[in-house]
Amino acid sequence: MFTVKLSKASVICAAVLLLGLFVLYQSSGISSSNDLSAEYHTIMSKAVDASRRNKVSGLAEKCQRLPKALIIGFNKCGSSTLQTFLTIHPDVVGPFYEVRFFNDHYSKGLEWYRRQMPRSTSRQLTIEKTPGYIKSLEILKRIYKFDPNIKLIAIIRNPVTRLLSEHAHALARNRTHAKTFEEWMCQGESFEKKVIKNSDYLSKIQLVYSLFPEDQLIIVSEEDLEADPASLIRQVHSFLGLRPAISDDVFVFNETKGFYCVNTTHPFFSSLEQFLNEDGCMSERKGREHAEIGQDTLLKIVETSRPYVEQLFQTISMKFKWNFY
Ligand SMILES: Nc1ncnc2c1ncn2[C@@H]1O[C@H](COP(=O)(O)OS(=O)(=O)O)[C@@H](OP(=O)(O)O)[C@H]1O
Repeated sequence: MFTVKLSKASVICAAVLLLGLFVLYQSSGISSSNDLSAEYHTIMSKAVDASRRNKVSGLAEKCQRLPKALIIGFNKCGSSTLQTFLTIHPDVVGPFYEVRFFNDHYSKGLEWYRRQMPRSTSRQLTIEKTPGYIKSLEILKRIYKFDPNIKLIAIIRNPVTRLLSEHAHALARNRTHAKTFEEWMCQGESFEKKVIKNSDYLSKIQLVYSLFPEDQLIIVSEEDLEADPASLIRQVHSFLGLRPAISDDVFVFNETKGFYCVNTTHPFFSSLEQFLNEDGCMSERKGREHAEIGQDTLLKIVETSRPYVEQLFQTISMKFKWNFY
């Protein structure tokens, strides 16, 4: 009895199904099962073609990806300009602000970090910059845990100009009431301490070397970025394993600003337009006027910082074009 009941149910189901197929057949205008299968094959082959095309050109769907390179230091050394100029390359993207994940927002988790990143294709590289990352071993250990193969970039600067830049920054932010640079140098901490804090790049670089292989860190200078951005950016792109893409005409020297800016007539400019001023230059907060500095103060800074600078050049086997050293 049971089998009879079941077969009745099957017959009803089959009839409903057939009716449905008939309605579909009528409304679709498909005249035969051969046509149906032909259409199916056309759709499928289009999808396969599209996916092949995406693979070949790297244009897979854009999504937010975690960084594969970090600018980890140093403050007031041109890190913002470096980050901005690096992203001129069509294969590089990055947020234009300091995300501060590994120092300030670590507890928010990796998913939060990923969501701070711009969308990119699978062939693009995401770079994030937070100059405070190099400041402690604890922060660097978090980076190592995140990705022991991550590429690291540090930009350093002549300690004298770095101090002048710090001072200009403090004035602009109303963080000091000191009347002169000399007065500011003795504010909050001793003159010596301030000089050492701004010239001892080596102790921080050694923190990096204690975790990562030396060839995973590139050290460049603000002076080279300022004097010839195209060459420096090409050097960093090559370190990152990117194809050469930056010709000299991407940058033009802006007499009013006194710095190289992005050439607004260059096709690459459009991708950066919203992050630069109309003239292709960095914001007014970058490239501030520096205070006059007395001869005695200058000598004192240079003498206090010299051992740190010499030790640095010796250890990294590089010498940057720094006045007074
Ligand atoms: N092309 C170009 N345009 C503008 N500014 C340039 C450029 N190249 C290097 N610089 C120097 O960058 C200095 C600011 O450094 P940072 O961006 O690292 O500062 S910050 O720590 O993020 O506040 C900033 O320091 P100040 O001159 O003291 O403002 C600039 O000298």
